[in-house]
Amino acid sequence: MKIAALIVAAGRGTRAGPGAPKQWRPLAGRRVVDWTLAAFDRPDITTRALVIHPEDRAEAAALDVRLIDGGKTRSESVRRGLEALAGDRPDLVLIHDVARPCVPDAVIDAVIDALAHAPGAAPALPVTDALWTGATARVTGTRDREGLFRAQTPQGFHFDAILAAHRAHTTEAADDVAVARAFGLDVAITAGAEENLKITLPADFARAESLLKGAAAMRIGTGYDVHQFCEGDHVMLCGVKLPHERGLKGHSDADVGMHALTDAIYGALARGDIGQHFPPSDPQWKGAESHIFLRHAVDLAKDMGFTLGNADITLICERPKVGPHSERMRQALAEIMGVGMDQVSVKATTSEKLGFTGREEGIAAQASVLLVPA
Ligand SMILES: Nc1ccn([C@@H]2O[C@H](COP(=O)(O)OP(=O)(O)OP(=O)(O)O)[C@@H](O)[C@H]2O)c(=O)n1
Ligand SMILES: C[C@](O)(CO)[C@H](O)COP(=O)(O)O
Repeated sequence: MKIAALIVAAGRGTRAGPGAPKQWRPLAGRRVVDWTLAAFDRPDITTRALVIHPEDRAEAAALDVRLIDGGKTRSESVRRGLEALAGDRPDLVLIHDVARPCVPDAVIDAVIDALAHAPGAAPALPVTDALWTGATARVTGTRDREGLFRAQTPQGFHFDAILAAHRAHTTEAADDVAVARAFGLDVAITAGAEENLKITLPADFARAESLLKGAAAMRIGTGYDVHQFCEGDHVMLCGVKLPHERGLKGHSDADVGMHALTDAIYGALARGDIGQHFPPSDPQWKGAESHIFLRHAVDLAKDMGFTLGNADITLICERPKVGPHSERMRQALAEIMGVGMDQVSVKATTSEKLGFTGREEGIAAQASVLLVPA
């Protein structure tokens, strides 16, 4: 099965305000066009073709895709793109606006799947707001929203059918679904997505940027720590003091769970580990309470523009039993980090009496965290 992605990018983006046409403008560290082409860089898509304005050849020169000159209208650009693809005729073609750089994989998947049962398929969202007519900033009437959809792209078609439809269509059309329907083709509606917005007005750049950065800017980290048992009458675990017949040995209060969590945050930030920030050789940290370390990691995350998404800590020991205290531990950690308890999980496991934790020589802890843009 040969599937071509035909990205139309020959528009001038007049509504997007002054500057270069919107497809060549920067967005979250790349250009709009680069994000859009990347969305169609998938193993099931065999050809990616970009329809450009003849004046934009320099901007497009370094792109590793087929380039085709567009026309004066969107329809003309699409038709030129289809004619260019006809030489190496694909089975299906997905026609997409370059101005929709945040298109999710699931939207593309749904269109391809629907083409198994219909000659055309396109994503859309049902209209959920009330609809009015208006003139000179006054409401002049209302319209029934029932059965109305907001059209998106990619609009997918059996290649021969849409090529014939475009060849037969001589006037401008809102989109390829209009061209297909005018030719008598049946078009299935598939699930669209709010994030599949079209950059049209200047403010749309910021919306697209935050969507793209949101996904790209999440960071995960893992932490692992071990402390050996020693003489003592309690242990500190995740900020909670538990009476026990032994203590945990360490330069600080040896809160192994909090150390693993702190290291997971440093790890997510790629900012070393707890030993680098609080060297055991430094006497000022002798006996220190571990919330100082955790708070430092959380503040560093904040300085770097991140906040905790969630954290998951596992304590590995035969004893003391952690289960009855895990809620207090979640609460203590959430308070130190300034987040909700539902963002923090503390659980425990034994090692079935195997290894050093099984022999009760010490306690191990591991933690995973997700940091998200603040
Ligand atoms: N002659 C044209 C006109 C539009 N398009 C493409 O069709 C899509 C339609 O989106 P739209 O927001 O209308 O783009 P522009 O025409 O660039 O924007 P504007 O109407 O604001 O000038 C865009 O990917 C645009 O590049 C095209 O390939 N050829
Ligand atoms: C094809 C389209 O993206 C469907 O929503 C849209 O019709 C093209 O852009 P325009 O703003 O209508 O010109």
